Amino acid sequence: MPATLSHVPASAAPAPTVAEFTEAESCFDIRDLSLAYDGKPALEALTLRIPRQRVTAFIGPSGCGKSTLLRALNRLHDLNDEVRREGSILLEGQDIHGPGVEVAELRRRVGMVFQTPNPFPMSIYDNVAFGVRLQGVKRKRQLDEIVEWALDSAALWGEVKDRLHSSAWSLSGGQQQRLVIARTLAVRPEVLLLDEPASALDPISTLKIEELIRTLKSRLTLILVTHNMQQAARVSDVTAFLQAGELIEYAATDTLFTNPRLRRTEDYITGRMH
Ligand SMILES: Nc1ncnc2c1ncn2[C@@H]1O[C@H](COP(=O)(O)OP(=O)(O)OP(=O)(O)O)[C@@H](O)[C@H]1O
Repeated sequence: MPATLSHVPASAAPAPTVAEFTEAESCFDIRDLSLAYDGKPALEALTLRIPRQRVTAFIGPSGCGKSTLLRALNRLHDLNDEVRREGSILLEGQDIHGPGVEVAELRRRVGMVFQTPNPFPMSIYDNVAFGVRLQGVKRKRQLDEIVEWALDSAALWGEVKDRLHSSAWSLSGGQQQRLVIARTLAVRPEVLLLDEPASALDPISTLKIEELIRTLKSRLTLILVTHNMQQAARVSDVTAFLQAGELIEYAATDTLFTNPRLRRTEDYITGRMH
């Protein structure tokens, strides 16, 4: 990351979103999305397309709306009566708030991993099998195959294959987070939303999660909220910089970190603004 980027203008013309993807390349198409909590705006008319089978990072100062945007993508705000939304979110061309959409199915397609690992109070095996059983899979051999596949996909199989029936809580924090990822993968999502998935983990576990994110993009779309600029630069292909609920700059990660268009972006990524 360069120390100074003095060529960056203090302000620039509007239309900051320069990462442009066609509908065919996009998984999510977010159109004019505004969201307010109890009348207080948290997102202001965001329009962006999120590319399929890439890692997109949402970065920005605390309170800028990163998690709010992430949660909107699988309708986690539905239970909050104080949330008001305008605009639309299309997933593979279909409005996620459309009449025919079942929220449970949307959340299967768009899985979510939170900051603190949250394995269920049951065995490693049962954690991974949980959602698959809910889908009606009962045959032991089929469940065994899915559990192995999901744990392997989450780079955890080798560490737990001899203790599948131990409590999930006997795992380290980093292992628990990979277990939660395995549990999410088991139901074959198309998108994985990751809300600061490594911020509670030690550096080695963090690197494992980052490596996993890079591996998984060959088969699904990943969207990552992170406060860690190095992490965003290491793992993401595209980065959206938000400030006070607005999308300020959206570009290929290499471009955004080495040649941002706006001084505000530069100030944030170089640590001059928190
Ligand atoms: N459940 C809620 N009820 C009311 N206001 C909320 C709620 N969740 C978030 N907010 C407000 O919405 C704004 C955006 O919050 P959000 O958590 O999305 O930001 P963020 O960028 O993810 O922050 P951080 O990096 O600190 O996690 C903030 O002003 C926050 O106080």
